[in-house]
Amino acid sequence: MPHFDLVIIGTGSGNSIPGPEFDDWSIAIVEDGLFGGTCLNVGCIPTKMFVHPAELADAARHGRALGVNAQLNSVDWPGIRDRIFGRIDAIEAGGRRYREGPECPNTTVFAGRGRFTGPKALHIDLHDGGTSSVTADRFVLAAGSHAVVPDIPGLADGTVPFHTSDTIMRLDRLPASIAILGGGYIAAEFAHVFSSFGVAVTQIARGARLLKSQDLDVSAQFTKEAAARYQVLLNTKVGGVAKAGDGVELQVEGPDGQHAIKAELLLVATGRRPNGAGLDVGKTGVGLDGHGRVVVDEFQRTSVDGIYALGDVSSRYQLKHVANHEARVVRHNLAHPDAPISSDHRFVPAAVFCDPQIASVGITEAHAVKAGIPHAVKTQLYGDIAAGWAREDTGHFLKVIADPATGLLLGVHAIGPEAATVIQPLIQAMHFRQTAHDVARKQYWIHPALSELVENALLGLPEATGR
Ligand SMILES: Cc1cc2nc3c(=O)[nH]c(=O)nc-3n(C[C@H](O)[C@H](O)[C@H](O)COP(=O)(O)OP(=O)(O)OC[C@H]3O[C@@H](n4cnc5c(N)ncnc54)[C@H](O)[C@@H]3O)c2cc1C
Ligand SMILES: NC(=O)c1ccc[n+]([C@@H]2O[C@H](COP(=O)([O-])OP(=O)(O)OC[C@H]3O[C@@H](n4cnc5c(N)ncnc54)[C@H](O)[C@@H]3O)[C@@H](O)[C@H]2O)c1
Repeated sequence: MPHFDLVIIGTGSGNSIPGPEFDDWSIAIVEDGLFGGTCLNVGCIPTKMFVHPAELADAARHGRALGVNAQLNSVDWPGIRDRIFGRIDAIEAGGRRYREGPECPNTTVFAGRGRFTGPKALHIDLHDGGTSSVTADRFVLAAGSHAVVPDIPGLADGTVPFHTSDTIMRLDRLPASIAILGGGYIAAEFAHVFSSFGVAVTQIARGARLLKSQDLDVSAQFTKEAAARYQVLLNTKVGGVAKAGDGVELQVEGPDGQHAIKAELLLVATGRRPNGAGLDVGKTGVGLDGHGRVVVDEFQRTSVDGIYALGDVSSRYQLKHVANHEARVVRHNLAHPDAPISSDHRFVPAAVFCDPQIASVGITEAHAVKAGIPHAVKTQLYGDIAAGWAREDTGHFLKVIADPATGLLLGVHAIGPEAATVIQPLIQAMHFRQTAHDVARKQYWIHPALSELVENALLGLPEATGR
C-alpha cells in the first residue's frame, strides 16, 4: 500500500495547497470529479460567465427609462455555452495535466472516489475501474459539498428528470420555460440568467421572501423586483413532481391553495450538503457536526493529528473566497504545525450576482435588534447620490450599521448596481478597524462615482460617542 507524506482529497481550493515548501514531500491528490472543483467547473466562474451576457441581454429593460429604445432579438445559447465551457474545460484539462506532469514530480494524482477505511487509510475507487488504497501521515479534506435534492415524490425516487446547478449550464438549448425550486443564491442567479434570456421563469420558495438570510429590507426589495420580472410563488410547498409530456408538472400548495405548475425544465436549488459523510471520515476518527460538516478548530485542524479540512466540507460559509482563505491557513499550518495560524471568519462578505446585485458583510439590522446590540443605522439611497440619480435609480440602497460608541461598522448591506464592488472599502474598514467617519472623511471619493454611495452612507451615521 503506497504511503504518502500528504494526501489531499478534492482539487477545488485543495489544489492550491501543494507549493515549493512541500517539494520534498510525497503528495497524493484524489479527485472524483472535474479538476479544479466546483467554483471553476460548475459554480462561481461559469455562473458569472452567464450573468454577464444576461446583463447585456437585459440592458434594454433599463434603457427604456433613459430614452434608449433597444430590443433583444435573440440569444445564441449554444454560442454562449460553448464560449464559456470552451474556456473552462481547457483550464480543467490544463490543471490536471500540470499536476500529473513533470512539473510536479512529487505528486501522484488518483482519479477516483476516496473513502476512509481506517485511521489515515483511504480506499479509492478509480475511474478506470480499478481500486487503490493509500495511507499518509497527513490528510487535507477539501471534498466540498453537493446539491441537496429534497425528499419530494418524483424527485427523490428519480422518476422525473430534473437539473441541479451541476447540469443546468450545459443544456443543449434554451427551454421555453423553467421552474426553479428554492429561494436562495443559486435559484436567484439562475432565475436572473434565464429570465434575461427570455425564458418564462417560475420560482417556487417555501418562505415568505426570497434570499431570506439577507437583511430584511434587502430581501424585501429583491423579492419585489424579482416578482415584477418573473413568476414568484412564495409560501409555497411542492407536494410532488411528475412527468408531463416533454416537461414536468409540479403539484404545489400555497396561499391560493393547491394547483399545478407546468414547465419544460425543473431546476432544484435547495442547498448544498458537505461531502464528509461520503468520505466516511468517521473511520479515521474525524467527527461531523449536525449539518454534516467536518468539525475543525480555528487552525482548520480536525480532532485527528495531521488531518486538516477546509472549504465547503467543513465551513459554515459555502463561499470560494472562504475556501481559498482556509486553504492558505492549512498550507501554512502543514508547513508550520508548531506555529499555526488561525482562520479569520470575523467579517465574511458575500454577493448575489443578480439584477439587482446584492452584497453584504457583518450582522443584519434584525440581528442587532434581536441580540440587543447597540447600533446606529443609515440607509443611503443610490438615487440620492449623483451616479445613482443619473441612472434614475429607484429603490436601491446601501445600509450601514455601526457601533454608536466606537463608530466601527457592524454590518453592511447593499442592493443595487455593482453592490459587490461598492462595499469593498467597508469590508476593509471592518478588518482594519477604521471608524465610519474616518473612512468617509480621511480620503477622497471620486466624483461622481458609485462609490460616493459609501461616503454618503458613512456620513449619515452619528459621530462616535466614545466609551
Ligand atoms: C452554482 C454555484 C455558484 C456559486 N457561486 C459562487 C460565487 O459566486 N461566489 C462564491 O464565493 N462562491 C460561490 N459558490 C460556492 C463555491 O463554489 C464553493 O464554496 C467552493 O467552490 C468550495 O470549494 P471547495 O474547495 O471547498 O470544494 P470544491 O470546489 O467543491 O472541491 C471539492 C472537490 O472534491 C471532490 N470530491 C468530493 N468527494 C470526493 C471523494 N470522496 N473523493 C475524491 N474527490 C472528492 C469533488 O469532485 C470536488 O472537485 C457557488 C457554488 C455553486 C454550486
Ligand atoms: N454568489 C454566490 O456567492 C453564490 C452563488 C451560488 C451559490 N453560492 C453558495 O452555494 C450555496 C448553496 O446555494 P443554494 O442556493 O442551493 O442554497 P441556499 O442555502 O442559498 O438556498 C437554499 C434554498 O432552498 C430552500 N429549501 C431548502 N430545502 C428545501 C425543501 N426541502 N423544499 C423547498 N425549498 C427548500 C431554502 O429555503 C432556501 O431558500 C449557498 O449557500 C452559497 O453559499 C454562492
